[in-house]
Amino acid sequence: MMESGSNIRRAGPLTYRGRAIPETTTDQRLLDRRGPADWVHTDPWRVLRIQSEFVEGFGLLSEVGRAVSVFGSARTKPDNPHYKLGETIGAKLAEAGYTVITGGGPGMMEAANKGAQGVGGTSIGLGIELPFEQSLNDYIDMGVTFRYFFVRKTMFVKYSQAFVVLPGGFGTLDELFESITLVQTGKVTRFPVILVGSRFWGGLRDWIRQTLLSEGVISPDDPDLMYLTDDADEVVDIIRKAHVDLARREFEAEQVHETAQDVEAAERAEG
Ligand SMILES: CC(C)=CCNc1ncnc2c1ncn2[C@@H]1O[C@H](COP(=O)(O)O)[C@@H](O)[C@H]1O
Repeated sequence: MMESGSNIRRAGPLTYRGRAIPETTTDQRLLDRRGPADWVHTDPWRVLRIQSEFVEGFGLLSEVGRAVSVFGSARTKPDNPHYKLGETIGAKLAEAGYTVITGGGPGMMEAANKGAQGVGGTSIGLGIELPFEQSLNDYIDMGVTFRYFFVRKTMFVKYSQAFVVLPGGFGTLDELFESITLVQTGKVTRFPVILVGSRFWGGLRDWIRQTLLSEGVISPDDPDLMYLTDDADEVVDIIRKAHVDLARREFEAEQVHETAQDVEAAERAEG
């Protein structure tokens, strides 16, 4: 079980206790910095530390197989029906052979990790150093705690093939819109983004259609970049289907490529 309590702070691999706990977090020190930017020149080690976070993350995750990232509120309590739904989705994803990756915190993250671990699946937590005490939840088989949000976000995108977004607040919205932007701009081509909870997300979806679309700030196809469901089985079905479609497209693209190569070779042989 992970250590916890208000008297401890973990910062990446470092642990601070009692009076040694710094007043600010590493992300705050980077993002809140005002005044001269001389640290850029005097603290080049900070760049190395960022690099080392990538190395740690790649090291932990590179051998993970098919995976799905599950996002959602850190504040949801176990007696909330959303928590149970998160647990069920974690379990069904694991049963379908997907590793479940979450932000490693409490609430909906814990629910998905718990569900996955409960059926013998692989449960991963990518934690983040926060100003208040924070430790990975108890249902994680493998975890890493990041100092920098942006490094951590890269890991979610690089090592999962679908995003499931359960009800949540600003952090969840940030993750949702980052993933949608990556899909919209073609930076990632391989994964579906699935919102779970039509009562919770319905208003957002309507606003996207009624305001964003009618104002012309998104394309007509963009609202369809997100799926919306209340059903755990449907979540798994959408992901499976998307991956089958993708595999088919990749296979067809390879066939076209091979055919083109054969034609070129035949033309060369004919002189
Ligand atoms: C008790 C409490 C608030 C702890 C916060 N502890 C957290 N631990 C790990 N990831 C987090 C945490 N808070 C926010 N996140 C990230 O932001 C999302 C949740 O933010 P929110 O609660 O919806 O806005 C999660 O998917 C997660 O990736």
